[in-house]
Amino acid sequence: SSRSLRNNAEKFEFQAEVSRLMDIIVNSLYSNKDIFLRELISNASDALDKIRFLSLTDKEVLGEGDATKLDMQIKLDKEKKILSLRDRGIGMTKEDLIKNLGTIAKSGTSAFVEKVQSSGDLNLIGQFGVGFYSVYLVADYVEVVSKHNDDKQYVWESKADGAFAISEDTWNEPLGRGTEIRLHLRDEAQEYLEESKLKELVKRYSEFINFPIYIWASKEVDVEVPADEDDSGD
Ligand SMILES: CCNC(=O)[C@H]1O[C@@H](n2cnc3c(N)nc(I)nc32)[C@H](O)[C@@H]1O
Repeated sequence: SSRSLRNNAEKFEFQAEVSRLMDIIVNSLYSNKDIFLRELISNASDALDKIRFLSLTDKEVLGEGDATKLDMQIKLDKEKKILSLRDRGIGMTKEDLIKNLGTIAKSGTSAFVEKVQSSGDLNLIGQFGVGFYSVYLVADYVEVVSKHNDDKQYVWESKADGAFAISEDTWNEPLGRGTEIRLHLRDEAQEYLEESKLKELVKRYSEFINFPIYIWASKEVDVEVPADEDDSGD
């Protein structure tokens, strides 16, 4: 998308290793782009596991009302061409967003990057803890909105061009707790706004997931206009 990062946001450079991996992903000819959803569902499931584990010893962490429902929601916004996956997991603080989405901790990752450089096979990306970046197979601009019990709600954003930005979130609806990944889909990835495609992918990738996954589709934009009745009738 042509948009630039929010101008009053705090800007950061990706760790060099991360930038390199993102360049490989953005330019990769890897054809199985569906894997981005598997990686997002997996990360959301881990986040839900974390808050559920904490709630076993302290019910308070679950909050009340909707925040107590440990689930995932996929929203298909055909108008804005945004696919979003929201979880009510433990959520990320501002520092979590900077560290977790801007750097790679695992050492094995450079080995993975070497391998992908030659093989082009991204399928194992999740096993190196960097599955999140596969979102750039289908999106050119990604926002991660997150709310952790210990912090305010923040937005992380990036176009995979070496930089990312963090802003305090004063415009999105409050999440209560958890994370929403908002994918601004590339023109060639519009199939991921179709319910039938998403239902098929969720079925394929949720086999071992212990949380419900709901799919919401926004109203159709191009409302079918009934063809003019021919005026042969009287
Ligand atoms: C980009 C590589 N880093 C990650 O994917 C990390 O970001 C964090 N992450 C990604 N999606 C997340 C998510 N939905 N919830 C939470 I809490 N943390 C998430 C986790 O720490 C992952 O290990």
